[in-house]
Amino acid sequence: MATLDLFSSEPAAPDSSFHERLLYLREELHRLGHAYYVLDAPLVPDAEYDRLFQELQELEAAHPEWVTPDSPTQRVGGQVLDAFTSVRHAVPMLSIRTETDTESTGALAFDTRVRKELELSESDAPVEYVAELKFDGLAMNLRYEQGVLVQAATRGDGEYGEDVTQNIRTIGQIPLRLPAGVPAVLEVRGEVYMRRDDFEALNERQRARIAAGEKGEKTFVNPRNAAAGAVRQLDPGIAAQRPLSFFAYGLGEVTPASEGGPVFGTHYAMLQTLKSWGFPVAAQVKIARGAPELIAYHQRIGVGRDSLPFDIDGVVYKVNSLALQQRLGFVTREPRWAVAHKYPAQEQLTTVLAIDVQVGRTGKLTPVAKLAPVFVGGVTVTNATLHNEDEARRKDVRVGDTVIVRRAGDVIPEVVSVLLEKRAGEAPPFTMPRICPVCQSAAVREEGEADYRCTGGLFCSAQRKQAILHFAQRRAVEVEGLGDKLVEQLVDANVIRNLPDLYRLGLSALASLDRMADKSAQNIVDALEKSKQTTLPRFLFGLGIRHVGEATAKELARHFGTLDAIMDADEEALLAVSDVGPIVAQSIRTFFDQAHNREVVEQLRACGVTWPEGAPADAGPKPLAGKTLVLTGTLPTLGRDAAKDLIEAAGGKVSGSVSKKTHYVVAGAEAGSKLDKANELGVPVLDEAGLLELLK
Ligand SMILES: NC(=O)c1ccc[n+]([C@@H]2O[C@H](COP(=O)([O-])OP(=O)(O)OC[C@H]3O[C@@H](n4cnc5c(N)ncnc54)[C@H](O)[C@@H]3O)[C@@H](O)[C@H]2O)c1
Ligand SMILES: [Zn+2]
Repeated sequence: MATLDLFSSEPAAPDSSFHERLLYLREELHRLGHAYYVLDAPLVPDAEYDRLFQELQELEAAHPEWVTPDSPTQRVGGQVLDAFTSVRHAVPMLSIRTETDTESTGALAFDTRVRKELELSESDAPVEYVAELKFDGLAMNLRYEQGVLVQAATRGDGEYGEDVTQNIRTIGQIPLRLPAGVPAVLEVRGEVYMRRDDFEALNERQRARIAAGEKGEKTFVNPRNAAAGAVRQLDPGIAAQRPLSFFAYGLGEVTPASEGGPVFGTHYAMLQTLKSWGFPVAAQVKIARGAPELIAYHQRIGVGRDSLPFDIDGVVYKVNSLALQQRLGFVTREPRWAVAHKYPAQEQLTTVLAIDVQVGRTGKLTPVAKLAPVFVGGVTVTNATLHNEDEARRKDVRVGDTVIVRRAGDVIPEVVSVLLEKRAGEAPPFTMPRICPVCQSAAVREEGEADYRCTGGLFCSAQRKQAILHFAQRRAVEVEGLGDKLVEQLVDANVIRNLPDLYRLGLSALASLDRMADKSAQNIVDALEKSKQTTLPRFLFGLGIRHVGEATAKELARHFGTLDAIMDADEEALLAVSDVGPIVAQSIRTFFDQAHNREVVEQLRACGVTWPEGAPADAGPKPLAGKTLVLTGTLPTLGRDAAKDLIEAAGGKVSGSVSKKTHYVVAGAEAGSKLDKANELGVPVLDEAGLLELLK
């Protein structure tokens, strides 16, 4: 096969080469589709794939005589892996037509097509649609017979999917048994996906495994890919460790009304019913009338996209009336009554201009790729993290490389992978410097750690800057207006050498800085004054003790009541705090064992930083310390809240879903799927008496 350059726009081809281009595109889309759908290992970002796909669609539209049934434009991507049993879908699982433009025309074009198909005139009322999120995961068909989950299958090629029931059973959000009264046969369709926080945590664990030398481990390029890999995992034990979630959005085969099945008038009513049967349905589902309301929905969801806990790549519009859906019907691979309206891609290609090493608050050295500016996830990105030496080496990112950059949500942009076939230069592999690039102190990587750290401590101006910014941030003591530019100036000019110096800043010192107006200087002085009245959790978090995040700081404050009690607690006493394990306890101890840290605390207090101190939380026995319990069903005497309070007072945690990490499930009358799950995973099940016994 000719090695054509995919990513440069070539000059317009002469007529005769259109067909050649078309053949090439088909071949290439086939290759990329195989990597994506079959191997769960995409070779290029979706945006690149979509671009080629669209080019092929356009060529085929201009030359309908060239369209063949095996063209990627005519088929649903995907194929059944030999390792799985193949399942024939009773109702085919289709794709959805995509509108990629970010303007309003996507919704308008769809509405116009629908109205035309339905032969509506301008005087007719607007068409009623349902607008939904387009989750970036993989489609799943869940088959229930007599209310029991009997099979879960992937979309595959739309006609045949893969039987992945074992793996799907490990997803807590998918009911294994439905309430009485559901149709005898019920296929629910929806998306299996991985939340962003679950994805980050999974990759964090994978990185630690790789750093610890475990063979065959890898990180995942994005949540969709991680979810697909988990679902199509041959070992259900491993699948169970990959936290997946689910949203329902449709139906497959259902007992027909003539045999006692349900009658739904609208898609919306159907979704509400699925919800009442225990399926997760996204809260963002909305009825929208006509194109203007679709456009408004697209814009509104687009604005909030980053703050969703999971990835979406667009929204989906569906005609609400099921009778109208029937009338509209299907074209080859997609229904006419639905369309996907996409958002700017969260992965793009760009080139690496340089690799810098940045120094963080705790001295951590992070390699950062400097990129040719690229518009990704709705912003222009010029830096992307490479995490650490092992990651940078494993991905083998080099200056001059073409790379896939990902930016999703508030997560810092990262380099996902290198397109090796595009490497031209002779740049050497990246190596981590053995000295801190800022203060020239030795940088060391401790046994079992993934990161190099600068040993310069507060002599290192990079660490000083980060420590001050951390202390001053909104979630810590909050010094409004003290941003990174100003801190940089103050530290570089040696006006501030430690945290207490902040509170010794005079108006004149501030006003003498470059580009600082008197008014702004006064604002900073006021903000510093205001920040002195704080709370113990904020202060504790602001100190920047390794492993002490906001939640841990809150727990410590609640447990001990005063800072002095925390500073004097030994490791054993610290371990009694829920959320505090040996590593955290040791880190807190080490921090307060250093005289200079205590000195900083004393000086901050002397400067007037204060907070209300409380009494320590009840220090009674904690029989459930470190244990996670799940409550289900109705207990004979204890209410749900009362049971929860008792468990928490005994040091235990109450969780909403059963997993391998659950220590006990407390089950009362009418316990549902959580009880099944406990039995399946072998989690001990208690009744109320058993719980009370544990609490003694
Ligand atoms: N990177 C690559 O190399 C590569 C290769 C092949 C395909 N792809 C990507 O795969 C996608 C195209 O594949 P496709 O045909 O599966 O289409 P699609 O994934 O864009 O759309 C159809 C799918 O949307 C999902 N979906 C999410 N929310 C939904 C909702 N609310 N209602 C209904 N369905 C919903 C379903 O899983 C359904 O199967 C594109 O995004 C393309 O970029 C990428
Ligand atoms: Zn340093």
